[in-house]
Order: sequence, then C-alpha cells, then structure tokens
Amino acid sequence: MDENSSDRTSDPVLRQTSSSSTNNLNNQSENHFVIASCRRNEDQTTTGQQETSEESDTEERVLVAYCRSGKLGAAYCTLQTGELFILEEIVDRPPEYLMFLSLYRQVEPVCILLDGKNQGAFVQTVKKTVFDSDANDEGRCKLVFLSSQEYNFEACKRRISSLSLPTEPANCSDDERSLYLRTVIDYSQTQSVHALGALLRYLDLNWAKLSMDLHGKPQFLSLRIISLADIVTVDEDTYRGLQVFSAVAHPSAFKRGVRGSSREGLSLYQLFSRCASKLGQRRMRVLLQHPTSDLATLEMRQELIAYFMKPQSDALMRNICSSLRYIKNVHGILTKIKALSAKPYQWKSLYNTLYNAVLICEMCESAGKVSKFLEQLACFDNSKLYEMALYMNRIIDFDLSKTEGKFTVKPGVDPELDMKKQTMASLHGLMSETAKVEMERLPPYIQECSMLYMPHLGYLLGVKVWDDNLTAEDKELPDMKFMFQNNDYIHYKSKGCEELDVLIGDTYPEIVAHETRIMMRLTAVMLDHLHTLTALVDKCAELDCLIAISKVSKEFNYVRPTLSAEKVISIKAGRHPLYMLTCDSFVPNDVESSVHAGCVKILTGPNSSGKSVYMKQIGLIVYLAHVGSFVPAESAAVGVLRHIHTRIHTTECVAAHMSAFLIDLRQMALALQESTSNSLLIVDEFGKGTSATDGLALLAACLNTLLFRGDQCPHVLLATHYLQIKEYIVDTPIVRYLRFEYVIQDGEPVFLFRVCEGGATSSFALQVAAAAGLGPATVARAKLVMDSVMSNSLPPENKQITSKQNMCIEKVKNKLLTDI
Ligand SMILES: Nc1ncnc2c1ncn2[C@@H]1O[C@H](COP(=O)(O)OP(=O)(O)OP(=O)(O)O)[C@@H](O)[C@H]1O
Repeated sequence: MDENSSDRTSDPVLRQTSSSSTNNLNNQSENHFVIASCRRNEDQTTTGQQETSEESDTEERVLVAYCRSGKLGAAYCTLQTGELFILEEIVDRPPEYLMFLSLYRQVEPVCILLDGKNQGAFVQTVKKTVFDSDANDEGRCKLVFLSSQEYNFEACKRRISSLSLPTEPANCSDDERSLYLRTVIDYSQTQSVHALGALLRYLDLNWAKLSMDLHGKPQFLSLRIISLADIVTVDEDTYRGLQVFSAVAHPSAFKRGVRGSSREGLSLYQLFSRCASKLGQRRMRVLLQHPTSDLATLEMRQELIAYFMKPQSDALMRNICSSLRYIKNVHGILTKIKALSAKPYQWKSLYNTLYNAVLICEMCESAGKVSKFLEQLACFDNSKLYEMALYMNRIIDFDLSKTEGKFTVKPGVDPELDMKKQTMASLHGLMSETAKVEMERLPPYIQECSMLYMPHLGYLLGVKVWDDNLTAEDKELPDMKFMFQNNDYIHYKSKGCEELDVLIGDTYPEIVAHETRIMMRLTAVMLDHLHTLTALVDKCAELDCLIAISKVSKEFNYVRPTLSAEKVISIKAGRHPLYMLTCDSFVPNDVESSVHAGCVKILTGPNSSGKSVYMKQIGLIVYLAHVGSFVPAESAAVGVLRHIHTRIHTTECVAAHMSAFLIDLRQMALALQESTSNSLLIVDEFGKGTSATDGLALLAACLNTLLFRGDQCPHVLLATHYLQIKEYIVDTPIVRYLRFEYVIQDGEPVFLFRVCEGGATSSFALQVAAAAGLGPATVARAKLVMDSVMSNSLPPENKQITSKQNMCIEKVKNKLLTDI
C-alpha cells in the first residue's frame, strides 16, 4: 500500500469501478422503485445520524471479582466480541482493596458478579466503589449476586475445560482441548478459576438477555491473561487530588449521574487529549489508570516518545496520525456485522480501520530500528488483515452501498449476480414503457400513474387519487385489480404488471438475497481473524496515546526521566504540568529525596507560598514517569515505586457516611498501612479538621510511625502549619525541613515560591486574608485576638459588636412593649 496516499479512505480501483454502476442503479430508482427509493432516503437519514454516533459504541463488559484469603481473582468478558480475560491472581487487602479498584477503573464493567454468600468487607468495598463512581458519572454498573454453588471449584474447572476457543488446535478432542487450556490457565490460581468458572456459567444462562441473540450461545473469541502485578497503585483520591482526572458534573441536577453528561475539567487527561482517534483518547484513560513499575515497558514508551519529539520524525508522525484518524472501535462494528445488521458506513469503517492499520504497520517499517514499539508494529503479522482489506475492497461497492443503504457487491465478483443486475438495469426502460401503455388504457380523468415494485406483491401500478371521498366502487377500474390505497396513491395489479412479474420476477429481492449470501461469507472470513485485528487496533490506539504524549512533551519542553530500581527522587527545576499553563511566571523548584538526602521532607511556610503546588508537582512528575511519559523539569531521576498515596483532597461524600476529618484519617490510615520503602506519600495539612493540639498530636504520631521504619521509610512530602512539629517527632537525618522564601515589602510579605532549607517562622495568615478580601475591620479584630492568645490574656471588648448587640436588644424591647 502506498504510504503517501492522500486519500486513505478508498483506493483508486474502487472509485473507478463504482461510478458506472452507481449511475445505472440510481437511474432505476429515480422513477419506479418508489418504495425502494423512499426507503433509501429514510435509510440515508438514519445512516447520517448513526455515522455521527458510531464512535459512541462502547464495549460492555461483565466482570466477576472473587476475593478470598486476601487474594483477588477476576475474569471478565467483552460481550460484543466474546473476548475473555482472566486476571493473574493477586494479593489484595481490606479495607481499600486497591487492586480491585484499579481493575474496576480499567475494565469499566456494566455488571459485576459477586458471591451471594460472601457479604464481607470486599463486597462492601465493591458496593461503595460502584455507588461512588455512579455519583461521579463514571457510568452505571449493576451488581449481581450469584449463588455460591456457581463458584464450586470442580464445577468451575469443568466449565473451563470444555471452553472452545478459535485459537485451540484444529479438530482437537476433549482431552486435547483440556490440555491446550492448561497451557493458558494456571489452575493453581484458585480464585481466578472460581471467577472464570462463575462467569462462564452466568454467560451461558443469560446469553440471550445479554446479547439480544435469542437462540445463540456464547461464542468466545479469545482468552487472555491480564496482570496487575506491575501496577503502581494510585487511589481514587490521589487521582483527583493530583488532577490526573477531573470530571466536572453537569450543572443540571437532572443530568447528574447520566452516563456521558460530565466533562473533563483542567487535568492531565485533558492536557494529553491530543489523540488522533477517539479510540486513542479512550485508551489514554486506561494508560493513565495503569501507571506501571515495569522498567522495560516504560523504557519502550520513552524511546518512542523521544523519537517522535525529533524534528526529522515529523513527516512520519503526520502520516501515522492521518491514518490513525480512521482507526475505529471495531468491537461495536463487528457486533453489528456478526448480527448481519451492519450499515454500509460500518463496513466502510471496518475497511478503513483494516486498511489504515496495515498501512501504519508498513509505515513503521522505515523507523522500526529506532524504537522497539515501532519494531513491534512493523513485525506485526498482518498478512491476514491485508488479505481481508483486499477482499473487502474487491467485493464491496462502498459508494453504491452508501447510496443504496445496503451492502452492495461490485461488478465482476459474481457473474450470476451481474446478470441479475443487468436485468435490473434494463428494467428502467421497460417499466416506463409499461407505464405509458397503462396510461392509455386508464379512464381520461386519471392524469398520473407510476409503476413500482414491492417485495412479495411484485409490480404494481400506482394511480394518484383523482377525487375526494372516493367510495370502494369508485376505486374499481376496468381490467385492473384493486390492491390497496396508500396516502394519495391507489395501487392496482394491471395486465402490464402481471407481464412484468413473469418477465422479470423478483429480480430485486434476488439481488438482495445474493448479496446477503456474499456478505455472510465475507463476515465469516472477518470473524476468523478478529483476534488479530483487535490486537493490532489496540496497539495502534496505544501508539496514538504515545504520539499525543510526545506532542505535549515537545510543546512544553519535557525531559526524559532516568528510571532506576534505586530509592531516589531527584528533580531539577521541576514544574507543575498544569499550573505552568495558567501561570505566566511559574517558579521551578528542585527536590532531592533518597536515604542520603533524606526521604522525609517537612514543608512549612506562609499561607499561599506554594507548598501544595510544590508537592503536587513532585507527585505528578513521579506519576508521569511511571506512565512512560517525559516530565516537566530540567532533569529528573526517579526510582520505580509501587504506590503513590496522597492526603490532599477531601471529598465529603454522602455515600461514604464520613465527615471530612474522618475521610482525612481514612486516607492517612491507608497510606500508613499500604506504604513501603517504595512508596511516595504526599500529606497536605493533615489534622486541620480537629483542634490544633489534637491535630498536632495525630500528625506527630503518624510521622513517627513512618520514621521508626528507618531506611524502609517511604518518600514523604508533608506540608503543615504546625510549626512546632519538630519538637514532637524523632530526631533523625532522614527528615529535612524545607520552607518557602518571601521578602517583606512595605510591611507585607511577597512570596517568591522558591523552596529552601529550614523551617518557617510565620504563616502570614492575616496578610493573606486581607489580600483575599476579608474586611479590614475583621482582619484588625483577628490581629487583636491573636495577640491576646499569644500573651495568654483575654481579648479587649469589641465595641463595634457590643453596640450592635445593644441596638438589637433595644429593638426587641420596644416591640414587646408595643405588642403589650
Ligand atoms: N512555583 C510557583 N510559581 C508561581 N506561582 C506559584 C507557584 N507555586 C504556587 N504559586 C501560586 O501560589 C498560589 C498558592 O499556592 P499553594 O496553594 O501551593 O499555597 P500553599 O502554601 O499550599 O497555601 P496554604 O498553606 O494556604 O494551603 C497558587 O494558586 C499559585 O497561583
């Protein structure tokens, strides 16, 4: 295929051959196939509507999550394609079940199946997760509780052993199939076996309801193992706190909670929304939800991003992007094709996807050597897909299919079909002649008639109603058999119509039936190689995401972070990827966190001096490094982590039945419990939700818990206004104190947003409050109260308030007197 082809949607052969036949059938339909043409127009309207909504076709997935003895097993199925996935069993702990949360976010199921007997902490977490995400408009998900019998291990094993997959050896016996499945599934991972077995049972019993296929049985396309072993766990609050995602709910209360009604606010996801395809954009969500500690994957992504940031790869990037635009979500299209209800535009979309996916593989050949990712695409075995594209191109007349609103075959594919079409082409003249002859035979008061074809009724003469209030008797015409009236036309079977029935018969429906048979054969070929196609489409979607990241990295001068297995976070001149977009003079800052440089940083400083932004920027840089992205800094070295926890964002949630303070505590408890030496912990003003002494005590206790771990203490960034914290925690070299610089100008602090060593001495809360618009009288009073607290005395009487109070008392007195 030609790499530089400007028109990637169709090839020249298709355009030349289709034009003549288009004219033929268009002429036919113009006059006589009234019903056919009416239907065609209607079809075209709906086609237009669907074409725009085609991309909204999303996959629906049913997930089984089974957690026992601290291990999570899971399996899910994409209903549209019949792809099965089984999770490699993984340790998951209460109360948060972070692995389940990561899985839930990536799978986005429409239904979760749970063990009806098990109502423990796991089920509560699942319920809460589903409830919370519904509230956040992530989509509706149904919970179904199955009887525990469905999870019986032996029964599950039996169901799995009899699973038939297209990838199994041809004509294999039951024993051979069972042996083949043993190479795919590890039966010692009992929780995953329970999950897959229960899923198969559920699908078997409910397939008609789930797939709308009343008589069908589930057919599975593939079984793939997925793993969360490499995932860097990031909890939901951290995603929100760091603004990786930021869904803004629809302002209308009616629309809240409706799938798709929220939009993305300022977030990393929004920043990276530069994919060429919608599919890529969706894949970006999954990519961001799966930060990985797998160095090989990260380096492969970095390599690709680095390549596309070079000016000499601009041309290739442009070409790839223009092909990526045509890569569509084949899952939705293939469901329609499987059900034989695909519209012409869906066939065209599938062809474009195939054609452009193969083209991308070819384009990657030239650059394969410079990047492993491109090499994988260049070496992708796409010969079958290439053949599929060729078949489609040779068989389907896309232009005519669009006009006709149905699958239409090109001339030259099937001689028998061509003959039928030629008969149809000659029909135009024949029908006009017949109509003229019939006009002569009709009574003179009839001015207009037309011939039309209707399936099952054959050829009919349509006569325009010649008078109002015609009786049944009036409608009887000589030598004509009255058939029916439809709006302004009365339909008759005339002699001429009968002659046409004999002469041409049901040519039109025969053509349709013939073309449908060809379509079914083509569909069977497509479905045989569906697995290869979905794998390539997924790879293209990932390529789209990485190109989008490279565009952002290039535009904002991101650098490639050095990744290692060491415990280190070293960032020079780091910037906040979102604040730097909105702030003209963003001040970059460094951080050095390691066993030698101290891995616990306690930040103090005036209000609004930049503590939160600094901590979030480090969190985001570290997070970006684990997605494989470049980072906004002059240089960065990041040792791979297993967890990123934050205590930044407090969302009071009705569903959680927790106060803001309780949520803070829950986040902190989770961080203490889950964190290891390979974790990053960001804590912003913990303890502010209660009294100052209680807050300080809690903060010191939590910090000490971490510090007692010595070298195993995680990377900690902690901002606090408890300036005396130093006195209450262990004195150890792993703790370093940082503050934010400011200068005093005209008695007011001017913040420089520069971090330096040492502890702060004041919060300048009153100056910040005045700058934020709190009235001068209120600020002045606050100062008096503050001075009194400092000197351990009572504040002076507030004359303003007292006089107001006296006025109120007088008013009430007067009212009482008049009432009496
Ligand atoms: N590095 C920076 N360069 C430029 N402006 C900054 C920088 N960091 C922060 N700012 C500005 O300062 C504002 C306040 O920053 P931030 O919220 O981090 O302060 P803070 O010290 O956490 O305040 P508080 O203690 O009251 O929560 C930000 O909204 C931003 O406009």
